[in-house]
Amino acid sequence: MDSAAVENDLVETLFTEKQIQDRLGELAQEIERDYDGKDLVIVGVLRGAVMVMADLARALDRHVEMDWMAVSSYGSGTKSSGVVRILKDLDGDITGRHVLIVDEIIDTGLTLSWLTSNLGSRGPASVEICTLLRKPEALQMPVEAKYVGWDIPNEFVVGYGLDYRERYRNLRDIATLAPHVYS
Ligand SMILES: O=P(O)(O)OC[C@H]1O[C@H](OP(=O)(O)OP(=O)(O)O)[C@H](O)[C@@H]1O
Ligand SMILES: Nc1nc2[nH]cnc2c(=O)[nH]1
Repeated sequence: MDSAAVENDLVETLFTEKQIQDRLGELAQEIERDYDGKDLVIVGVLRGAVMVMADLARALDRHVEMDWMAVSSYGSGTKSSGVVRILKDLDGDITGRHVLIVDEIIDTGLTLSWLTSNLGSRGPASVEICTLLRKPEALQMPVEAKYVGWDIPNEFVVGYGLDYRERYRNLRDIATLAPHVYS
């Protein structure tokens, strides 16, 4: 990646790699406490949640099963399409199990509101959400996230799994994207 070119596309770093790892460590401790003695499966929402799943799972000092779903709601732009489709379903059965959905961002809330009710209909012991970022001003659907890294302003962000047209996902920090990139 041409790092000078990437820097020109970014406005401001919101969270550094270190801040992200520290916050995930705190969330992992809360999760360990809350699920002490319970069977837990964490479900990552592909593709953006790959980084947060990998780092959160390794911050957890306990056994945890990792499963994945892929859903589509954004197409290739910066606006939700309003329709959620399953592109890849879970591999495992979650009946009677404690499920923690892990994602990197709640924006309109459409994806996780839909996913929570979809997984909730499969007879799990519980379904909760862990998200690294949340945009309270953008929320259009009711979504209760039990674990939230940070609330952020209603701006399009990239890095640490978050892409714009499949770029910037591999940035280590999270930053706001310059409007000239997508306007
Ligand atoms: O609250 P919402 O408005 O529904 O937005 C949140 C969703 O958007 C992102 O995924 P995206 O659709 O960009 O797919 P990706 O993870 O493959 O990049 C993110 O991972 C969430 O799942
Ligand atoms: N990259 C990126 N993807 C998103 N999906 C929903 N909100 C966002 C956002 O702010 N940035």
